[in-house]
Amino acid sequence: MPQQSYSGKMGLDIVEPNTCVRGCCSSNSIPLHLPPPSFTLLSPVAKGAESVVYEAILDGKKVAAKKPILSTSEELDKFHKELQLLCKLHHPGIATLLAAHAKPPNYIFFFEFYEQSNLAHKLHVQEWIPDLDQALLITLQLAKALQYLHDQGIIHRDVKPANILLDRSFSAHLADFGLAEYKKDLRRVSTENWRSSGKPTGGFHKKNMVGTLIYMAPEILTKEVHTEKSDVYSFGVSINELLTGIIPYTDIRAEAQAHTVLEMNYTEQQLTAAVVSGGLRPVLAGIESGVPASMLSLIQKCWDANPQNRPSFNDIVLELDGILHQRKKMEKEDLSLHQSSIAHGHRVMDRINNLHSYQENINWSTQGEYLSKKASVGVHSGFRIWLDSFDDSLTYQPVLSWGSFATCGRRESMEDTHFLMPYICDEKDVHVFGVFDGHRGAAAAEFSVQALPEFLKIIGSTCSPADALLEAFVRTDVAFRDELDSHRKSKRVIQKDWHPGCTAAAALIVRNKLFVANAGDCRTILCRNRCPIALSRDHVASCPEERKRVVSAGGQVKWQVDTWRVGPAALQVTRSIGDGDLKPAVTAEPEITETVLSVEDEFLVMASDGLWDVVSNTEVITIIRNTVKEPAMCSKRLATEAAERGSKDNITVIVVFLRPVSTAERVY
Ligand SMILES: Nc1ncnc2c1ncn2[C@@H]1O[C@H](COP(=O)(O)OP(=O)(O)OP(=O)(O)O)[C@@H](O)[C@H]1O
Ligand SMILES: [Mn+2]
Ligand SMILES: [Mn+2]
Repeated sequence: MPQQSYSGKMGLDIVEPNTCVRGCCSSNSIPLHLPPPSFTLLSPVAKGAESVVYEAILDGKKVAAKKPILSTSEELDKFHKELQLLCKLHHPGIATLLAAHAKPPNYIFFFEFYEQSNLAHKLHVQEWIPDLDQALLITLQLAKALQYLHDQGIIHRDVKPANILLDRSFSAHLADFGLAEYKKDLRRVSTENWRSSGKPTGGFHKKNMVGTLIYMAPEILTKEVHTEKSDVYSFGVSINELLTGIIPYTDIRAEAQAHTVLEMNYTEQQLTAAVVSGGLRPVLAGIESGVPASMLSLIQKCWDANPQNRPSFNDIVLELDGILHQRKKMEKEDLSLHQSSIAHGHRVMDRINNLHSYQENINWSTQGEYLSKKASVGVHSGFRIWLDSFDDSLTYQPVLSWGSFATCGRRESMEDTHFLMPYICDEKDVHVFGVFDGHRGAAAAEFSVQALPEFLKIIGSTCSPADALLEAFVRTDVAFRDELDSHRKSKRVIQKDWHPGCTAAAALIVRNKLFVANAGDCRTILCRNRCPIALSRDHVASCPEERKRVVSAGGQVKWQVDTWRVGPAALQVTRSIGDGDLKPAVTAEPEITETVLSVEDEFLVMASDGLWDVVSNTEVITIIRNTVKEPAMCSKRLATEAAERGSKDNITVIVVFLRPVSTAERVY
C-alpha cells in the first residue's frame, strides 16, 4: 500500500513505490501509476505499426498518449524495456515522458505534446521549407540528443525524420525508443533476433520496410551488429533529407506522384545491393541551395561506407557549433555591409548566403558580359548582310510584340535567366530572345544570359544565322568552363567538383525567318493556325536518340532510381552549357530549326521546363487564347497556371506575338 506520496512532473502525485507491476521500471520524477480519472484519450494523431498515438488530456493538460499494441508477451516485455529506458532519459532534445500507466489492462506512455508533428510529415505532407538557420539548429539539437544518448551507452537504432518531433518553436525532440538498446546488450539481442526469425529486429518487421530501410547503414543491411556509428549514418541521411526536402532515393522533380523507391519498382534487394556494394547514397543537398560546404562534407562523412570513418556525435556537435558560429559571424558582417539591401528581404539574404557558401565572390553575370565584350574588342560584325539578301517588297513582315515572366516558384533559389533583345544592334528586322535554366547553381545561367547574345553580336552575319547561333552556343560554353577553371586555379572557387551548367534556348528572327536553337529541355513552340508546332526537341536521357548520342560520345547513361540519367552527376538533360564533368558527351551544340514565317503564325512561346513539366503545348495555346493579348500578361498567366498545377521548379516564360494584336481582343 502507498506509504507516502509526493509531487512529480506536472504536479501529478507520485505514489510510492513508484515502479511498474513487475518492479523493473522505476523513477523518482515520473509517475508510473495514474488513477484512471486523471487522463482522457481523445482522437488518434498517428497509427504506427506498433502503437496508436492519441491526443489526450492528462491532469487538465494536452499531452500525447502512446498506446502500444500488446498482443504477445514479447510485446509486453518490449513495453517494459522502453519504459525503463525512458525513465532514465532527461534531455531537452529527447521527447519528454510525463507519466506512464504500466498496469493491466492499460499500458500507456504520456509524452509532452509536440504541436508541429514529426519532421517527415512536416517536410513531405505540409511541404515545409525550413530556412537554413532553422535547419542547422534542428541538426544541432538532434546531434546533442544523440550525443547524450550515446554517452548513456544507448543506441537508438531508428533515427529518421518520422521519429523527430517538432515543438511550437520548431525545436527538435528525438522520439520512439521502441528499438533502442543498451550497447552492452546489443550483440546478444541481434544474434537472438537473427536466429529466431532470420530477420533483423524492429523496422524490418514492419510492412512498409522501405520507410526504415533507407536510413539503415550498410553494415546493418549486411546483418552486422548496430553500433553508435549506425545512428550516425541514419542521422546523416535524415539531415540531408531535411536540407533537400527530398525523400531519399526518390526524385520529387520526376513526373506526377510516383516518387517512392517502391513505386519505381526498385526492390528492397536492389536498393540494399546498391547501398552496400554500389555505394549509392541519396542526392546530396546542393551547394547552390546555400548549405555551407562544411555541412555537406559533414553529411558525407556521416554516411561513409566504413563506420570507422564516420565521426562520433562528440565530433559532430563540435563541427556544427563551428558552422553555426561561422554563419553568425558572416551575418554580422553582411548586416553592416548590406544595410540598404535588407529591404529586399529574403532574396538578398539568400544571395548573400549563396556567395558565402561558395566562399567566393564572383558575379557570373558581370563576368559573362565582361568576357564576351573583351572578345569583341568593341567591334560587332552586325547583321546587315543577312538582310541585304531580302527583297523588301516581297517578303512577309511579321509585326512583333514581346513580354516575359519569371518566377522562382517553390524552389528556394532562382536558377533560370532570360533575355529579350528585339532590334538587336539597332536592326529593325533582327530580334533575339533566350531562356536559360541553370542546374547545380545559377552560375552558368547567369553567365550565359550575358555572354550568348554578346557572342552572337560578335559573330554577326559572318556566317548563316543558323551557324551563328551554333557558334554562339559553343563559344559561350567554352568561355564559361574556361572561366570556372581559372577561378579554380586562383582558388576563388574551392569546390573542386562543382560543375554548374544550364540548358539554353534561343530564337533568332531575321525578317520573316525564324531560327530556334536548343540545347537541353527548355522548349519553344510556335502557334500556327491555332495549332502548336514544336520548334525544338527536349534533350533528355529518356529520349532514345539522345541516349545513343551520349553513349557514342563516351558518356554513361544509367537508369537511376526513376529515369535515365547521365554520368555520376545523374543529369537528366543531355545537352547543356557548362557541366564540365560531363563534356563532351553532354554537348553544348544546339539543334537548330528554321521556319519561314507567314501570316498564319500567331505567336511564339519559349519556356523553361518548369512550365512544360505541367502544361502541354496544346494547353499553352488554349491559355493564351483565353488571355488578354498582351505578351507579358500571357507569360505571367502561363507561369501562374504552372505554379498552381504544382510545378516544383523555377518557371520562365517568354511570349512573342508575331502579328498585330489588340489588347482588347480576348478570344480569337
Ligand atoms: N509526443 C508527441 N507529440 C505529438 N505527436 C507525437 C508524439 N509522439 C508521437 N507522435 C506522433 O505519432 C507518430 C508515431 O510515434 P512513434 O514513432 O513514437 O510510434 P511507433 O508506433 O513507434 O511508430 P513507428 O511506426 O515509427 O515505429 C510520430 O511520428 C508522431 O507523428
Ligand atoms: Mn516512429
Ligand atoms: Mn527547370
